[in-house]
Amino acid sequence: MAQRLLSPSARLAFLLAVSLSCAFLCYSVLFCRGAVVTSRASVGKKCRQNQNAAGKKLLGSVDVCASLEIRAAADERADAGSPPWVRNVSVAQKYGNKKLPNALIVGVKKGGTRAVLEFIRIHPDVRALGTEPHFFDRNYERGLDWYRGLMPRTLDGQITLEKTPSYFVTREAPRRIAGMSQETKLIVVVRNPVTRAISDYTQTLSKKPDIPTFEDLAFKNRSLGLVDASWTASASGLYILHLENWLQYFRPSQMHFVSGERLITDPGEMGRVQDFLGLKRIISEKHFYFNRTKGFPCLKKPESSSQPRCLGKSKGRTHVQIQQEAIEQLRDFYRPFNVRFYQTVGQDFKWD
Ligand SMILES: Nc1ncnc2c1ncn2[C@@H]1O[C@H](COP(=O)(O)OS(=O)(=O)O)[C@@H](OP(=O)(O)O)[C@H]1O
Repeated sequence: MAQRLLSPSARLAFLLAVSLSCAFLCYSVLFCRGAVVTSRASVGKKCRQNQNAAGKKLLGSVDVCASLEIRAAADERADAGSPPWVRNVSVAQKYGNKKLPNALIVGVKKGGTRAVLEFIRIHPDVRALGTEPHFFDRNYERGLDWYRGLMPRTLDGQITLEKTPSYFVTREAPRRIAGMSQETKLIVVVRNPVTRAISDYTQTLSKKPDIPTFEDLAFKNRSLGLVDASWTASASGLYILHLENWLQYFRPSQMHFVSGERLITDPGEMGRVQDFLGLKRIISEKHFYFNRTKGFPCLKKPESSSQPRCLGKSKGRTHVQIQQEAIEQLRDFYRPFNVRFYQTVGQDFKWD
Protein backbone atom coordinates (compact mmCIF):
# COMPACT_ATOMS: atom_id res chain seq x y z
CA MET A 1 0.00 0.00 0.00
CA ALA A 2 2.81 2.41 1.09
CA GLN A 3 4.76 1.31 -1.96
CA ARG A 4 1.88 2.21 -4.17
CA LEU A 5 1.39 5.62 -2.49
CA LEU A 6 5.05 6.75 -2.32
CA SER A 7 7.30 7.66 -5.19
CA PRO A 8 10.69 5.76 -5.39
CA SER A 9 12.64 8.79 -4.05
CA ALA A 10 10.20 9.30 -1.14
CA ARG A 11 10.51 5.57 -0.31
CA LEU A 12 14.31 5.90 -0.21
CA ALA A 13 14.09 8.94 2.09
CA PHE A 14 11.68 7.04 4.37
CA LEU A 15 14.02 4.02 4.64
CA LEU A 16 16.99 6.31 5.33
CA ALA A 17 15.11 8.10 8.13
CA VAL A 18 14.15 4.76 9.75
CA SER A 19 17.76 3.45 9.60
CA LEU A 20 19.15 6.67 11.09
CA SER A 21 16.65 6.60 13.97
CA CYS A 22 17.57 2.98 14.78
CA ALA A 23 21.28 3.78 14.74
CA PHE A 24 20.73 6.78 17.04
CA LEU A 25 18.67 4.71 19.49
CA CYS A 26 21.31 1.95 19.70
CA TYR A 27 24.08 4.52 20.20
CA SER A 28 22.20 6.30 23.02
CA VAL A 29 21.52 3.07 24.89
CA LEU A 30 25.12 1.90 24.64
CA PHE A 31 26.69 5.27 25.40
CA CYS A 32 24.54 6.11 28.45
CA ARG A 33 25.08 2.69 30.03
CA GLY A 34 28.83 3.05 29.51
CA ALA A 35 28.84 6.48 31.10
CA VAL A 36 27.12 5.22 34.27
CA VAL A 37 29.49 2.29 34.60
CA THR A 38 32.52 4.50 33.99
CA SER A 39 31.56 7.17 36.48
CA ARG A 40 30.77 4.67 39.22
CA ALA A 41 34.04 2.88 38.59
CA SER A 42 36.03 6.11 38.67
CA VAL A 43 34.43 7.30 41.93
CA GLY A 44 35.18 3.88 43.38
CA LYS A 45 38.79 4.21 42.30
CA LYS A 46 38.99 7.69 43.86
CA CYS A 47 37.57 6.33 47.14
CA ARG A 48 40.15 3.59 47.22
CA GLN A 49 42.94 6.06 46.44
CA ASN A 50 41.74 8.42 49.17
CA GLN A 51 41.46 5.60 51.63
CA ASN A 52 44.98 4.47 50.89
CA ALA A 53 46.43 7.97 50.90
CA ALA A 54 44.90 9.08 54.16
CA GLY A 55 44.50 5.77 55.93
CA LYS A 56 40.73 5.77 55.35
CA LYS A 57 40.51 9.10 57.09
CA LEU A 58 39.52 11.49 54.33
CA LEU A 59 36.24 12.67 55.65
CA GLY A 60 35.15 14.66 52.66
CA SER A 61 34.90 11.30 50.91
CA VAL A 62 33.14 9.37 53.62
CA ASP A 63 29.60 9.96 52.40
CA VAL A 64 30.35 9.23 48.78
CA CYS A 65 32.57 6.25 49.50
CA ALA A 66 30.30 4.68 52.06
CA SER A 67 27.19 5.03 49.94
CA LEU A 68 29.03 3.87 46.87
CA GLU A 69 30.26 0.84 48.70
CA ILE A 70 26.78 0.03 49.96
CA ARG A 71 25.30 0.59 46.53
CA ALA A 72 27.92 -1.57 44.85
CA ALA A 73 27.30 -4.33 47.37
CA ALA A 74 23.55 -4.02 46.86
CA ASP A 75 23.94 -4.17 43.09
CA GLU A 76 26.20 -7.16 43.34
CA ARG A 77 23.74 -8.96 45.58
CA ALA A 78 20.71 -8.04 43.53
CA ASP A 79 22.43 -9.31 40.40
CA ALA A 80 23.03 -12.70 41.91
CA GLY A 81 19.60 -13.78 43.13
CA SER A 82 20.50 -13.36 46.78
CA PRO A 83 19.22 -15.39 49.72
CA PRO A 84 16.30 -13.86 51.67
CA TRP A 85 18.33 -12.18 54.42
CA VAL A 86 20.49 -10.40 51.83
CA ARG A 87 17.34 -9.20 50.09
CA ASN A 88 16.35 -7.69 53.46
CA VAL A 89 19.60 -5.73 53.41
CA SER A 90 18.73 -4.34 49.98
CA VAL A 91 15.28 -3.42 51.25
CA ALA A 92 16.91 -1.68 54.23
CA GLN A 93 19.08 0.33 51.86
CA LYS A 94 15.97 1.77 50.29
CA TYR A 95 13.45 1.88 53.11
CA GLY A 96 15.27 1.61 56.44
CA ASN A 97 16.29 4.45 58.73
CA LYS A 98 19.69 5.83 59.50
CA LYS A 99 20.32 5.31 63.20
CA LEU A 100 23.17 6.23 65.50
CA PRO A 101 25.36 3.18 66.11
CA ASN A 102 24.33 0.66 68.75
CA ALA A 103 27.84 -0.74 68.77
CA LEU A 104 31.33 0.52 68.06
CA ILE A 105 34.65 -1.19 67.42
CA VAL A 106 36.74 1.33 69.34
CA GLY A 107 40.20 -0.19 69.03
CA VAL A 108 42.92 -0.95 69.15
CA LYS A 109 44.81 0.35 66.17
CA LYS A 110 46.51 -2.60 64.38
CA GLY A 111 44.66 -5.05 66.63
CA GLY A 112 42.60 -6.69 63.86
CA THR A 113 39.68 -4.25 63.83
CA ARG A 114 39.15 -4.41 60.06
CA ALA A 115 38.91 -8.20 60.16
CA VAL A 116 36.26 -8.08 62.92
CA LEU A 117 34.26 -5.46 61.05
CA GLU A 118 34.39 -7.29 57.72
CA PHE A 119 33.54 -10.61 59.35
CA ILE A 120 30.64 -9.38 61.50
CA ARG A 121 29.06 -7.40 58.70
CA ILE A 122 28.20 -10.56 56.79
CA HIS A 123 25.61 -11.14 59.53
CA PRO A 124 22.15 -10.28 58.17
CA ASP A 125 21.28 -8.30 61.31
CA VAL A 126 24.33 -6.07 61.13
CA ARG A 127 24.75 -2.98 58.99
CA ALA A 128 28.17 -1.42 59.20
CA LEU A 129 29.84 1.70 57.90
CA GLY A 130 32.81 0.59 55.81
CA THR A 131 34.95 3.69 56.36
CA GLU A 132 36.27 5.11 59.64
CA PRO A 133 34.25 8.23 60.48
CA HIS A 134 36.53 9.42 63.34
CA PHE A 135 33.53 11.19 64.82
CA PHE A 136 34.43 10.94 68.51
CA ASP A 137 38.01 12.05 67.99
CA ARG A 138 38.38 14.37 65.02
CA ASN A 139 34.88 15.31 63.88
CA TYR A 140 32.88 15.74 67.03
CA GLU A 141 32.10 19.38 66.24
CA ARG A 142 30.14 18.26 63.18
CA GLY A 143 27.39 17.05 65.49
CA LEU A 144 25.36 13.88 65.91
CA ASP A 145 23.11 14.59 62.91
CA TRP A 146 26.13 14.63 60.63
CA TYR A 147 27.30 11.38 62.21
CA ARG A 148 23.90 9.72 61.84
CA GLY A 149 23.82 10.82 58.22
CA LEU A 150 26.90 8.69 57.51
CA MET A 151 25.29 5.51 58.76
CA PRO A 152 23.79 2.81 56.55
CA ARG A 153 20.02 2.40 56.68
CA THR A 154 18.71 -0.34 58.92
CA LEU A 155 15.42 -2.16 59.32
CA ASP A 156 13.93 -2.94 62.75
CA GLY A 157 16.06 -5.52 64.50
CA GLN A 158 19.26 -4.69 62.63
CA ILE A 159 22.14 -3.10 64.49
CA THR A 160 24.29 -0.25 63.25
CA LEU A 161 28.04 -0.56 63.67
CA GLU A 162 31.11 1.50 62.90
CA LYS A 163 34.80 1.13 63.68
CA THR A 164 37.42 3.75 64.43
CA PRO A 165 40.40 2.21 66.23
CA SER A 166 41.79 5.51 67.52
CA TYR A 167 38.79 5.99 69.84
CA PHE A 168 40.35 3.64 72.39
CA VAL A 169 43.25 6.01 73.09
CA THR A 170 41.25 9.25 72.77
CA ARG A 171 40.75 10.82 76.18
CA GLU A 172 37.39 12.42 75.33
CA ALA A 173 35.94 9.44 73.42
CA PRO A 174 34.33 7.52 76.33
CA ARG A 175 32.57 10.62 77.69
CA ARG A 176 31.36 11.61 74.25
CA ILE A 177 30.14 8.10 73.38
CA ALA A 178 28.34 7.83 76.73
CA GLY A 179 26.79 11.21 75.90
CA MET A 180 25.36 9.68 72.71
CA SER A 181 24.08 6.61 74.56
CA GLN A 182 25.19 4.95 77.76
CA GLU A 183 23.93 1.67 76.31
CA THR A 184 26.43 1.63 73.43
CA LYS A 185 28.19 -1.71 73.12
CA LEU A 186 31.95 -1.46 72.76
CA ILE A 187 34.24 -3.95 71.07
CA VAL A 188 37.99 -3.77 71.61
CA VAL A 189 40.31 -6.00 69.57
CA VAL A 190 43.54 -6.27 71.52
CA ARG A 191 46.90 -7.67 70.45
CA ASN A 192 50.28 -8.17 72.11
CA PRO A 193 51.36 -4.53 72.66
CA VAL A 194 54.90 -5.23 71.41
CA THR A 195 53.69 -6.72 68.10
CA ARG A 196 51.06 -3.99 67.89
CA ALA A 197 53.75 -1.28 68.22
CA ILE A 198 55.88 -2.93 65.52
CA SER A 199 52.85 -3.21 63.24
CA ASP A 200 52.00 0.44 63.87
CA TYR A 201 55.59 1.48 63.12
CA THR A 202 55.67 -0.68 59.96
CA GLN A 203 52.56 1.09 58.72
CA THR A 204 54.01 4.57 59.41
CA LEU A 205 57.28 3.58 57.75
CA SER A 206 55.43 2.49 54.62
CA LYS A 207 54.13 6.07 54.31
CA LYS A 208 57.18 7.96 55.62
CA PRO A 209 60.33 6.00 54.80
CA ASP A 210 62.61 8.65 56.38
CA ILE A 211 61.55 8.26 60.01
CA PRO A 212 64.10 7.11 62.65
CA THR A 213 64.45 3.41 63.42
CA PHE A 214 61.93 1.66 65.66
CA GLU A 215 64.56 1.26 68.38
CA ASP A 216 65.39 5.00 68.29
CA LEU A 217 61.74 5.93 68.72
CA ALA A 218 60.82 3.29 71.26
CA PHE A 219 63.59 3.96 73.77
CA LYS A 220 64.74 6.99 75.72
CA ASN A 221 67.85 5.09 76.65
CA ARG A 222 68.49 1.84 74.84
CA SER A 223 71.29 0.49 77.05
CA LEU A 224 69.22 1.06 80.18
CA GLY A 225 66.15 -0.35 78.46
CA LEU A 226 64.26 2.86 79.23
CA VAL A 227 61.13 2.88 77.06
CA ASP A 228 59.78 6.16 75.74
CA ALA A 229 56.17 5.88 76.85
CA SER A 230 55.36 9.24 75.29
CA TRP A 231 55.82 7.80 71.77
CA THR A 232 52.29 7.16 70.50
CA ALA A 233 53.10 3.65 69.32
CA SER A 234 54.32 2.73 72.82
CA ALA A 235 51.58 4.58 74.71
CA SER A 236 48.79 2.95 72.69
CA GLY A 237 49.76 -0.47 74.10
CA LEU A 238 49.26 0.56 77.72
CA TYR A 239 45.77 -0.88 77.49
CA ILE A 240 44.97 -0.78 81.20
CA LEU A 241 45.54 2.97 81.39
CA HIS A 242 43.14 3.64 78.52
CA LEU A 243 40.64 1.11 79.84
CA GLU A 244 40.47 2.86 83.20
CA ASN A 245 39.23 5.93 81.38
CA TRP A 246 36.48 3.91 79.63
CA LEU A 247 35.39 2.28 82.86
CA GLN A 248 34.53 5.67 84.30
CA TYR A 249 31.69 5.86 81.78
CA PHE A 250 30.78 2.25 80.91
CA ARG A 251 30.05 -0.92 82.82
CA PRO A 252 32.52 -3.78 82.16
CA SER A 253 29.62 -5.82 80.74
CA GLN A 254 29.29 -3.25 77.95
CA MET A 255 32.79 -3.95 76.72
CA HIS A 256 33.88 -7.02 74.82
CA PHE A 257 37.55 -7.84 74.25
CA VAL A 258 38.56 -9.84 71.21
CA SER A 259 41.97 -11.46 71.14
CA GLY A 260 43.66 -10.30 67.95
CA GLU A 261 45.85 -13.43 68.06
CA ARG A 262 42.95 -15.87 68.44
CA LEU A 263 41.05 -14.08 65.69
CA ILE A 264 43.72 -15.25 63.24
CA THR A 265 44.00 -18.85 64.41
CA ASP A 266 40.34 -19.35 65.27
CA PRO A 267 37.69 -17.28 63.55
CA GLY A 268 35.32 -19.00 66.01
CA GLU A 269 36.23 -15.93 68.06
CA MET A 270 33.42 -14.34 66.05
CA GLY A 271 30.91 -16.55 67.91
CA ARG A 272 31.57 -14.58 71.09
CA VAL A 273 31.26 -11.28 69.22
CA GLN A 274 27.81 -12.33 68.01
CA ASP A 275 26.79 -13.33 71.55
CA PHE A 276 27.97 -10.00 72.90
CA LEU A 277 25.98 -8.11 70.28
CA GLY A 278 22.89 -10.17 71.09
CA LEU A 279 22.87 -11.71 67.62
CA LYS A 280 21.94 -15.22 66.62
CA ARG A 281 25.14 -17.19 65.93
CA ILE A 282 25.09 -17.30 62.16
CA ILE A 283 28.74 -16.62 61.32
CA SER A 284 30.79 -19.72 61.99
CA GLU A 285 33.96 -21.52 60.87
CA LYS A 286 32.03 -22.53 57.76
CA HIS A 287 32.27 -18.98 56.43
CA PHE A 288 36.08 -18.94 56.43
CA TYR A 289 39.04 -20.67 54.88
CA PHE A 290 42.68 -20.21 55.78
CA ASN A 291 44.59 -18.56 52.97
CA ARG A 292 48.12 -19.95 53.23
CA THR A 293 49.66 -17.28 50.99
CA LYS A 294 48.27 -14.48 53.09
CA GLY A 295 48.60 -16.35 56.36
CA PHE A 296 45.13 -15.28 57.46
CA PRO A 297 41.57 -16.49 57.45
CA CYS A 298 39.55 -15.05 54.60
CA LEU A 299 35.85 -15.12 53.87
CA LYS A 300 34.79 -17.92 51.55
CA LYS A 301 33.44 -16.93 48.20
CA PRO A 302 29.94 -15.61 48.88
CA GLU A 303 27.29 -17.08 46.56
CA SER A 304 26.70 -13.63 45.15
CA SER A 305 30.30 -12.88 44.25
CA SER A 306 32.93 -14.33 41.99
CA GLN A 307 35.76 -13.73 44.48
CA PRO A 308 36.67 -15.03 47.93
CA ARG A 309 37.41 -12.11 50.22
CA CYS A 310 40.72 -11.58 52.00
CA LEU A 311 41.61 -8.24 53.54
CA GLY A 312 43.76 -5.90 51.45
CA LYS A 313 47.52 -5.58 51.16
CA SER A 314 47.81 -3.16 54.10
CA LYS A 315 46.78 -6.00 56.41
CA GLY A 316 49.44 -8.58 57.08
CA ARG A 317 52.46 -6.58 55.96
CA THR A 318 55.86 -8.07 56.66
CA HIS A 319 57.04 -6.37 59.84
CA VAL A 320 60.36 -4.58 60.14
CA GLN A 321 63.00 -6.70 61.84
CA ILE A 322 63.56 -5.56 65.43
CA GLN A 323 66.53 -6.64 67.54
CA GLN A 324 65.58 -9.45 69.93
CA GLU A 325 67.03 -7.57 72.89
CA ALA A 326 64.76 -4.58 72.19
CA ILE A 327 61.76 -6.91 71.99
CA GLU A 328 62.64 -8.40 75.39
CA GLN A 329 63.01 -4.94 76.90
CA LEU A 330 59.62 -3.93 75.57
CA ARG A 331 58.03 -7.13 76.90
CA ASP A 332 59.44 -6.34 80.35
CA PHE A 333 58.05 -2.84 80.10
CA TYR A 334 54.52 -3.95 79.21
CA ARG A 335 54.33 -6.98 81.54
CA PRO A 336 52.97 -5.26 84.68
CA PHE A 337 50.47 -3.27 82.61
CA ASN A 338 49.35 -6.45 80.83
CA VAL A 339 48.83 -8.25 84.14
CA ARG A 340 46.62 -5.45 85.45
CA PHE A 341 44.75 -5.47 82.15
CA TYR A 342 44.11 -9.26 82.34
CA GLN A 343 42.85 -8.89 85.92
CA THR A 344 40.50 -6.07 85.03
CA VAL A 345 38.93 -7.75 82.00
CA GLY A 346 39.06 -11.24 83.51
CA GLN A 347 40.92 -12.78 80.56
CA ASP A 348 44.52 -13.89 80.13
CA PHE A 349 45.69 -12.97 76.64
CA LYS A 350 49.00 -14.82 77.12
CA TRP A 351 51.27 -12.16 75.71
CA ASP A 352 54.29 -13.24 77.76
N1 LIG B 1 41.81 -12.20 58.64
C1 LIG B 1 42.76 -11.26 58.66
N2 LIG B 1 43.31 -10.81 57.52
C2 LIG B 1 44.28 -9.88 57.56
N3 LIG B 1 44.76 -9.31 58.69
C3 LIG B 1 44.24 -9.74 59.85
C4 LIG B 1 43.24 -10.72 59.89
N4 LIG B 1 42.93 -10.94 61.19
C5 LIG B 1 43.71 -10.15 61.91
N5 LIG B 1 44.51 -9.42 61.11
C6 LIG B 1 45.49 -8.46 61.60
O1 LIG B 1 44.90 -7.17 61.52
C7 LIG B 1 46.00 -6.27 61.61
C8 LIG B 1 45.54 -4.89 61.21
O2 LIG B 1 44.73 -4.43 62.25
P1 LIG B 1 43.61 -3.35 62.03
O3 LIG B 1 42.66 -3.80 60.97
O4 LIG B 1 43.03 -3.06 63.35
O5 LIG B 1 44.46 -2.13 61.49
S1 LIG B 1 44.03 -0.60 61.46
O6 LIG B 1 44.20 -0.05 62.80
O7 LIG B 1 42.65 -0.53 60.98
O8 LIG B 1 44.99 0.01 60.51
C9 LIG B 1 47.05 -6.87 60.72
O9 LIG B 1 48.28 -6.49 61.26
P2 LIG B 1 49.67 -6.64 60.48
O10 LIG B 1 49.87 -8.11 60.29
O11 LIG B 1 50.66 -6.07 61.38
O12 LIG B 1 49.51 -5.92 59.19
C10 LIG B 1 46.78 -8.36 60.81
O13 LIG B 1 47.75 -9.07 61.54
